[in-house]
Amino acid sequence: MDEFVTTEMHTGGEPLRIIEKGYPDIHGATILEKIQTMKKTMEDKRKLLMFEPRGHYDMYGVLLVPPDIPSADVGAIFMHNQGYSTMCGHAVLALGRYIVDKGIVKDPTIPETKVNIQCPCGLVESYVKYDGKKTGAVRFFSVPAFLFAKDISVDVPGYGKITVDISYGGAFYALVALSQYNMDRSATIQKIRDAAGATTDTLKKQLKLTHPDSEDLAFLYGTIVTDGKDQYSEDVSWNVCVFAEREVDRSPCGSGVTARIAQQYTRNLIKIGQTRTFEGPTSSRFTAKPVKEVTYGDYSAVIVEVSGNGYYTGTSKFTLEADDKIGRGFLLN
Ligand SMILES: O=C(O)[C@H]1NCC[C@@H]1O
Repeated sequence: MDEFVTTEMHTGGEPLRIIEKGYPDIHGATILEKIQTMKKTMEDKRKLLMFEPRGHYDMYGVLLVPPDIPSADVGAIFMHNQGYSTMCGHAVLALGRYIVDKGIVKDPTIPETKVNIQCPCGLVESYVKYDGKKTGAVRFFSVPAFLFAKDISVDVPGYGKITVDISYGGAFYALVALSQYNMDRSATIQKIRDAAGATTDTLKKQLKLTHPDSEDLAFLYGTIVTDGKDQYSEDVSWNVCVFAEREVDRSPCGSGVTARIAQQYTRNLIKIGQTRTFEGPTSSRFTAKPVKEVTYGDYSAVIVEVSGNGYYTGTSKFTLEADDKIGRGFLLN
């Protein structure tokens, strides 16, 4: 196995391992085809970098690949404890800085530099604060986000009947108020992880999702447990996103707050231009606002602008010895 070199960042506490060396060129004409190639032939590399002893249960990573949309500066393939995701807002908030700092975008402009990142769900336009020396906060415009279904009743084993909305913010999420599980903010992360995970598992068995562009984008990525404060106000709204194989997002979740704004906009709870602040389990915050109504397939959708900060935490070089069986990646949960 090759040597792997990474730059490590986090956004609101959520890790982002940016893989710079160790993967070959990925076969596929589109990002979604490249993901299929990785699923078939490169799972060992994902496990090596995401799982223990080099990662952990809640690890998150990204591989930059050549984009297939001409206006994109880079393509991004996101990975986690279960596989590959269609969108990652926290990664875009960190990657914006990384792409400018690495000189991948030539001639950066002050006070903001535009970076176009092709995500599996589509092109995400981001703007990186730049003062000529240092990069800072990043904002991005989501792909069209829409409320897929509302008030779905589901009987979750161990939790009873609850009502959920399904919303798309580059990935599909079930949105559930914490009170539906008879919990309040004193609930432990483990309890929230279990309840949200059981909800995702149950819904996956019962619900057929469709996406206007591709079947590869039509799957339930996770459940976001919220404080139920969906009506616009200047108050902070709290949520925890549990995605993939019950992985807990430390940040407020960029695609998740996009999905929440799409839900709120479609339910007439927020207007174009109104900004909300969302807080994740580490108390880190993103802001998000609906900026433009658009039509997307059969959906009335909205473009959402999300803002936040990513930070560098270091660089890593990883190796694997030929006779190391355990070191290929494992998870203890
Ligand atoms: O911010 C986000 O959108 C991502 N964070 C982890 C789960 C999502 O992909």
